[in-house]
Amino acid sequence: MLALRCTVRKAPSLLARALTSMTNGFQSPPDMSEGHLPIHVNNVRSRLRAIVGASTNWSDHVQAMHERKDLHSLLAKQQEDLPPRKMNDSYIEVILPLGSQPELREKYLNVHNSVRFGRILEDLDSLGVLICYTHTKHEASQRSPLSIVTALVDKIDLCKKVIYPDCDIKFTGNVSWVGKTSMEVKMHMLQVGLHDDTYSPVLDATFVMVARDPENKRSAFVNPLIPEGPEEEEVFRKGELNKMRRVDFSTASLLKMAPTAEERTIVHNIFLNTLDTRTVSFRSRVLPPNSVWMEDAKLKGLEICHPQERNIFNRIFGGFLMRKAFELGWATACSYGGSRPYVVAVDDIMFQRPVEIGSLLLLSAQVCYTEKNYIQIRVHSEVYDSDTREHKTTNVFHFTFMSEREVPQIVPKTYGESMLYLDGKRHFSATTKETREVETTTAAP
Ligand SMILES: CCCCCCCCCC(=O)SCCNC(=O)CCNC(=O)[C@H](O)C(C)(C)COP(=O)(O)OP(=O)(O)OC[C@H]1O[C@@H](n2cnc3c(N)ncnc32)[C@H](O)[C@@H]1OP(=O)(O)O
Repeated sequence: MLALRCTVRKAPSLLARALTSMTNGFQSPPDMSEGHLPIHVNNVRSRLRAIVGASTNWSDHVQAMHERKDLHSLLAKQQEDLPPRKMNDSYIEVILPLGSQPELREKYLNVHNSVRFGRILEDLDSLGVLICYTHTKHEASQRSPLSIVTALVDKIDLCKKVIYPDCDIKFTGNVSWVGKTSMEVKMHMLQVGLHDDTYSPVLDATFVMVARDPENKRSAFVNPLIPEGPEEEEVFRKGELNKMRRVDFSTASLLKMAPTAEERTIVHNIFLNTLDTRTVSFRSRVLPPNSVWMEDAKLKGLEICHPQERNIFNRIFGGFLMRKAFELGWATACSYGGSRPYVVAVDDIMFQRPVEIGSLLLLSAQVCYTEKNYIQIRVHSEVYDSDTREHKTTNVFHFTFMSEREVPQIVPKTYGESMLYLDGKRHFSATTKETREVETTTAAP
């Protein structure tokens, strides 16, 4: 259970608060007099269910979705019809009291006596959605006409050496940028130390959520966001830049465009480095010392998508997909590097299409780039329709791990693998330098 503190008060500055938490630890206790209402994580999910009118029993889900059709009339015809919101309006604090409520620990504990990062991904996803519902709160109705789904995990940067399984954790977050139907959410995770009560930062996360109509069929307008003061204007401007950066990154995708001249040289040098000098042949390839062919560095998994893992819209919960992909990615990094890997960054997890209940979900994790003791992993997930025998991609996940020791170099053999390598290199370079300088974290699955 997480305990959640939800605030509607006017905080002096969200950025200042975030900065304080990132530099000095989150020191100010929640101000109960100004509207902080602590609740538990079970209540986060039950609150989400209440907001959309989701069924608690699978047998009622058709009826529950049917009832949501009536909410169509509450949708705004244009964004301008919705009242603007401030960043403070969606600010939420969540406490995961691992220290004070030992009964919570088992769910979060891994074999290395630290916190399962996959569980944190689930909590961030639920929190991100609740933040967006708080931003778009419909004053006239308890039920929201919006179906808010996770479109993208833009970035998660870890900056903490240790995530303790027995110390309280706090999540904070708010909507940081708004488009017409999409919202960027920034969240922070902090943890108290073993020997003091101050919170210090663990990670920063940026998600993009998209609002859809009550039946989750079409996009729907969300309340505009008005930044207050220069700090919030800067946060908002960064949100705008993030959107442009994502468009640029997608335009330059190796699935659409040829690699740059520099990248072509990298690929050709790898090719030359694998030629058999004894035979004058393009075909004879020899693995260089301390290297692994890319085709030998993958793991696959299968999930049957049971109703238990459904979200409030009766599709598979995005956090569950992330946890499963992360754990397969971690296992791949573990078997590749031969020692315990630590996650240092997650970026660009795109939720391309929803996963239906009952789907067969095929996960495929691949080491696609290595550098010193870093391992870049790509996890591809697709649903398989046994009737039509069709495969459809649902998600692509990118995880950066750091191993305890230097790892062998990954070597692509085919052109397709070379593109995977370059894509992995691009994602690796996109993770911040500061993140990569972090010596170690204990965020394991
Ligand atoms: C009960 C316990 C559980 C409680 C947990 C509750 C949490 C629930 C959260 C979830 O679990 S959601 C499940 C995981 N996510 C999904 O299944 C989403 C799957 N993907 C989709 O359904 C569509 O791809 C998506 C709705 C995200 C986008 O559809 P479209 O590409 O048709 O969208 P469209 O072109 O209409 O664009 C709509 C907006 O989305 C934006 N957008 C679309 N794809 C994006 C992307 N990849 N990154 C950033 N923004 C994106 C786009 O820019 C635009 O923003 P603006 O209107 O503000 O300009």
